Amino acid sequence: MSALQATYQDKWDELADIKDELAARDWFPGTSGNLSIKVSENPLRFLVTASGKDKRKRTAEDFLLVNEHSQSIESTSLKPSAETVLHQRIYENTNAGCSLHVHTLSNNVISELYGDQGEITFQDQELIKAFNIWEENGSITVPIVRNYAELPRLAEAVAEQIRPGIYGVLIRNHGITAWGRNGFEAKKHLEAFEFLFAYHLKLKQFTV
Ligand SMILES: CSC[C@@H](O)[C@@H](O)C(=O)COP(=O)(O)O
Ligand SMILES: [Zn+2]
Repeated sequence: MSALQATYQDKWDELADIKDELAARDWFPGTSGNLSIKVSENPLRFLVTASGKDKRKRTAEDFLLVNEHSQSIESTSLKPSAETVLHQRIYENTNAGCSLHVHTLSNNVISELYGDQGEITFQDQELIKAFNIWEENGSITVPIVRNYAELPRLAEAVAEQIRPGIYGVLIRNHGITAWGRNGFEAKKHLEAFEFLFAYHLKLKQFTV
């Protein structure tokens, strides 16, 4: 292990554990999804998943360290996730310490059903307390952006939606990127969003 690697081993292990838990939920179909965790703030350094891997597998080549331009800063043949720039923009625009991107059936269907509206809001749901919302009439909104093929443009579209009270952005027919101050909170937010999406779709089956 290099001296540099020793400085981020704890973060590596934390992200690897989160990856295993999301994999157990089957949230990485077809090698989709990417995860990152912040290692330092100034200058920005974060670990991000290597591109194109089967994220269900736990290996020594799962993550690499990138800089504030989403470029690898270690000598490696691994490529950072194609969507690293989205993680970069989230770290630039929020107090996030961890950012998680997954493609699920529920988040894709919700993004298509409400894509023209540009957002979906949930209210009267106990689980919005996962976002630290405790008022009786509190609500949580998830913006929905177009799935721009050009990744810097997509990252810009996501960044444009970031404001206080936003903890995740849906990309239409693609997936969700959710974040939190640390790995625990990012996973809590992602799980809560996915529960709300699945609940909404289930309820729709029983109502006209
Ligand atoms: C294999 S489809 C998914 C990709 O196009 C992409 O959206 C994705 O989430 C994973 O890309 P990756 O480069 O492995 O991080
Ligand atoms: Zn994706």
